[in-house]
Amino acid sequence: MSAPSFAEPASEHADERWDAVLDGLGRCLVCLDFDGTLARIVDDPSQARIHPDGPEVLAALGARVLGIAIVTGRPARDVIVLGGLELLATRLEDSGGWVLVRGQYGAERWDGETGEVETPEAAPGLDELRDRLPDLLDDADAPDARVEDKGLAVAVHTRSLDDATPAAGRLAEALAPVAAELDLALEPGRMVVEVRAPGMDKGAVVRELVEEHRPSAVVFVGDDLGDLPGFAAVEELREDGLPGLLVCSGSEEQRALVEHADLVVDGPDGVMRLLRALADGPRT
Ligand SMILES: O=P(O)(O)OC[C@H]1O[C@H](O[C@H]2O[C@H](CO)[C@@H](O)[C@H](O)[C@H]2O)[C@H](O)[C@@H](O)[C@@H]1O
Repeated sequence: MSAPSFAEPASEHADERWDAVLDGLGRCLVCLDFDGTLARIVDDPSQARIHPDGPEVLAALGARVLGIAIVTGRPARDVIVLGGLELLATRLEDSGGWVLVRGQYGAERWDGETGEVETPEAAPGLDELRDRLPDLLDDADAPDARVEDKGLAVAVHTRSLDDATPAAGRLAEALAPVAAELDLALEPGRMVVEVRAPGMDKGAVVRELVEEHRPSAVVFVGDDLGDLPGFAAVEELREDGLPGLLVCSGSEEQRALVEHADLVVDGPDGVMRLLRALADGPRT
């Protein structure tokens, strides 16, 4: 078989990696980013929703694979609501499938079985960052940037500003030294700069999940810089012999994942087609 024709191959190994995933589909771990991957990008983060096809596609896929992990920069609770994941978990009960969330770049955990979110303590430096934020936004000439306080992180969004891209650059410059001073990490993304606790990323999540669930293959789908550690983890696992498929949810805004991807699809619409193709794959 070969990878579906609507997905643009970005690696010479795309077809063989697609086949390897299909061969081991029943024990495949599927790791999915949320914004820009399962949900279309919108100006106001609170208005993002899972793609209209998402609930059906994830229910079909979840019944065919080992499990689905939503690995996101969002707080776990937000993604559970925006993604309709409690309902998905219930739908998967009969088929023996499961869905879990690792929120805030892996710091938070939720699984559909317990329904509980585990959240660690926030990094101590965040309170001081919050106090200094209005001045920092002024310094970056972005006083109207949208602030999303996620408890464990503060994200500053520029998408609705007239100079969204340069403003994000100015904000990154203004926030970087303060983050370093407060022992916090800077996490740049699509028209957003976040400040959060260091020490966890999507790559660590992938490695933990593989250690815990022992899949026979892993798929990672993402669209933004925060997904690069997840891609790198799959590349390392492949070197250790675990089949892996990397899919970029393509956009004009962020091309950094393309050079690491096996397949590039057309944003969340393309992701839905690809996940549907996996769910419809041959039954072995
Ligand atoms: O890891 P993800 O699931 O992709 O989350 C990353 C960040 O996504 C959100 O911001 C992005 O989506 C917004 C809604 O479409 C958009 O307005 C913004 O420009 C994007 O950067 C979210 O608001 C952040 O908290 C996530 O960390």
